[in-house]
Amino acid sequence: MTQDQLKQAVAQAAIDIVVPRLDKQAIIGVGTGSTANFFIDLLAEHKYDFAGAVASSEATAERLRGHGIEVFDLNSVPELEFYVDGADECNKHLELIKGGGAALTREKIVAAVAKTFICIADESKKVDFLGEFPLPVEVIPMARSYVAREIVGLGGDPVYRTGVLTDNGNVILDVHNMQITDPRGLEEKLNAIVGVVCSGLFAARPADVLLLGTKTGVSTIKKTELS
Ligand SMILES: O=C(CO)[C@H](O)[C@H](O)COP(=O)(O)O
Repeated sequence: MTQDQLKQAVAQAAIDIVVPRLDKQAIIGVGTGSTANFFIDLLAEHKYDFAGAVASSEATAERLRGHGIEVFDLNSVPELEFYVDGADECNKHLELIKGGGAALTREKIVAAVAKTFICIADESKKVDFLGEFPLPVEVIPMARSYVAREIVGLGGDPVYRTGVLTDNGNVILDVHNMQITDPRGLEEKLNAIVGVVCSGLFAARPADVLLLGTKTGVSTIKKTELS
């Protein structure tokens, strides 16, 4: 199977979990990236079965609207049953690195609100230790150099993602060469740096369910089943 076929398979597996649990009032949180796009395209086939979606990026909002799915402001939504999104890396504790598409802050906000965060990923994303994929950190533009120096102090090599502004008008530093043995601790340290808006580490709020596309099928890993 190609990587796209694996992404399509996990997107379908997420549809199979989510759609039977939706009612006409339901609003669903939707992530950003190529795997999330497969999910959006499949979700569109069920658009009359639920009220609409909260998008984690302008790109996702545009794709949802293109399918005729209503996009809601998160502030007008009291609760979200599900958030479905991809990841750049995931470990066995369902902790993630996200933000390859620069949408990490809105993704983390929507994930925080959702009761169940379903992560959909092909098997190339599964790692023993997070950090081979450069960790994205969203930063207020004027704090870029200061934050970069602080990150060097934590042992990382930050690289400014030139030409990229997030949907929130901020810049991204991609942190290379960190083998992240304590994701939660590092997330806390990064959050404490003045000028950091958000890091792409999802450890304080990991996924609840990981649907991992493998050559032999989609495997389902639930956080509640982990020791
Ligand atoms: O975090 C993200 C965007 O900010 C994406 O979920 C992540 O980059 C994975 O993308 P893809 O599904 O295209 O591999």
